Parts: sequence; C-alpha cells; structure tokens
Amino acid sequence: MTPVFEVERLTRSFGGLAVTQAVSLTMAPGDRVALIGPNGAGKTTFVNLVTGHLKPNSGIVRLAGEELGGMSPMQRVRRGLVRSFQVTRLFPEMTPREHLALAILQRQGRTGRMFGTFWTMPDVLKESGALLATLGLESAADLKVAEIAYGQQRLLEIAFALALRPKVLLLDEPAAGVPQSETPRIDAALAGLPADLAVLMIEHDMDLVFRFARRVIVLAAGRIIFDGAPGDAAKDRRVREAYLGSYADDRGAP
Ligand SMILES: Nc1ncnc2c1ncn2[C@@H]1O[C@H](COP(=O)(O)OP(=O)(O)OP(=O)(O)O)[C@@H](O)[C@H]1O
Repeated sequence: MTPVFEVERLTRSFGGLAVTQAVSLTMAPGDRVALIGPNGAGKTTFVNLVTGHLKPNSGIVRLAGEELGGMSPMQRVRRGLVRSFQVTRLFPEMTPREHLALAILQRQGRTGRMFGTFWTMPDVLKESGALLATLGLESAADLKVAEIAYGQQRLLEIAFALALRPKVLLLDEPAAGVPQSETPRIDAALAGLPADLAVLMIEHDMDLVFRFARRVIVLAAGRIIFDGAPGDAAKDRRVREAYLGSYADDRGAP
C-alpha cells in the first residue's frame, strides 16, 4: 500500500547530544504502530520534529507524498498530521460538545465568530454527536470539562484530534494518569478509531501497547533498534536489553 507517512533519516542533536539519529519509518493507512523505548530515548523529540515544533538538522518528513519541511505545525495539522490535543490545553469551562464544535469549525475554516451559533448548524451538531458517540462521551457531552473524569478528558483529546480529520494521528501516552478502572474506555476508543487512519502511539503501558499495536518500533538512544511485530519485539535480545526485559519475562517469553 502507498505510504501515507514517510520519515527519512531524521536527525537532530542538542549540543553534543545526538537525540534523533537517522530515524526512518513509513506508515500505511490503517497502521497501528506503537513507538516505545526507555526514558530519554528520544520519542518526544521525534514527535516534535515531525509535527514541526522542532527543526531537524537533516532528514525528510512526507505526508501523503508531500514534503512537510519548512511548514509550521498548523500547516501540518491542516494537511492531516495531527497530534492528540493535551488535557492541559482543554478549556475547563467549556463542554466536550463545544470543544468538538470548535475543532470542526476550525477545520472547515469557519470563523471563530460563528462558534456562538453552532447550535443552529445541523452538520456541526451531527458530526460532533457522532464523535462523542465514537469515544463513549455522550453522558459527559454537556458538562464542563473541569467536571468530567480525567479519563474522559483524555478521550476528549482524541475526539478533538479526530474532529480535525487526520490522515496520521500521533497519540502521546493516551493512558498516562488514567486510573486502571477507566482504561477499558481508552481501549474501546482506540479500537473504534477510523480503520483507514494511520496511528502512531507513544506509550509506556506495555499491556496497552500489546493490546493496541500491530507493529512496534523501539527507539533507544535516538536510534530505531527494532521495527516489527509486537510478539517478535518481546523476544528480541536487543529490545529486551534496552527496554522490555522485565515485561517479556513476566509474560513468559523465551
Ligand atoms: N530542548 C532540549 N535541549 C537539550 N536536550 C534535550 C532537549 N529536549 C530533549 N533533550 C534530551 O534529549 C533526550 C531525549 O529526550 P526525549 O524527551 O525526546 O525522550 P523520550 O523518549 O520522550 O523520554 P520520556 O519517555 O521520558 O518522555 C534526553 O536526553 C533529553 O534530555
């Protein structure tokens, strides 16, 4: 399948520290990939480089065949490279439905002035309602964000990103800080993502990674040391040494 996302030899140093070293990967529509690695491996830096929040020293990023180098983060979002919004950037006084209306209007290029009247726009109401249903957020739809559970706030981050109609979705630790009792909701939300969307998830929760990912990429000290099936990652000697050792042992891998 033609790749929707291509990264070629992306490289970035901070002073003498080579944090991203010739990282290359491709993703096809529908891919479900987890990017894992120990603390300081360079995962966040990699995401910041592809979203345009950091400039690489060298390397190429393409979305649907178009080179993104030189584009601002917002230009990349408009083209379909979307990172999940952070809880810290949600508006505590606004409701989930209002957040989604805002994202839909933004995507459509309608002005902020129209936001106050979104209740009269059947298309916006229909689409925001469908997203709330997809993420299991109907019961929280009209409560203030400050009043809803943290796990629901994390789901709203994902809904907000989906409202921007991404081709590639970058999910930054979707389960971090979410109580165990609420993780089934995150699982359900991830299972319900559009089938043709390419998803790259950074996550430290290995149980979630193994439930979600059909492919795992392991970063260690700025380099990809493994790119393949999750079951093979658990058996790979270098991956076990760098990161997964205790987890794989717990799961009884050879
Ligand atoms: N702006 C910066 N200036 C200098 N060093 C930086 C900068 N950003 C990151 N680093 C260094 O780059 C390395 C990789 O950091 P990064 O946050 O990308 O790792 P990570 O894999 O996301 O880690 P974690 O899992 O802890 O979030 C670390 O050694 C970090 O200290």
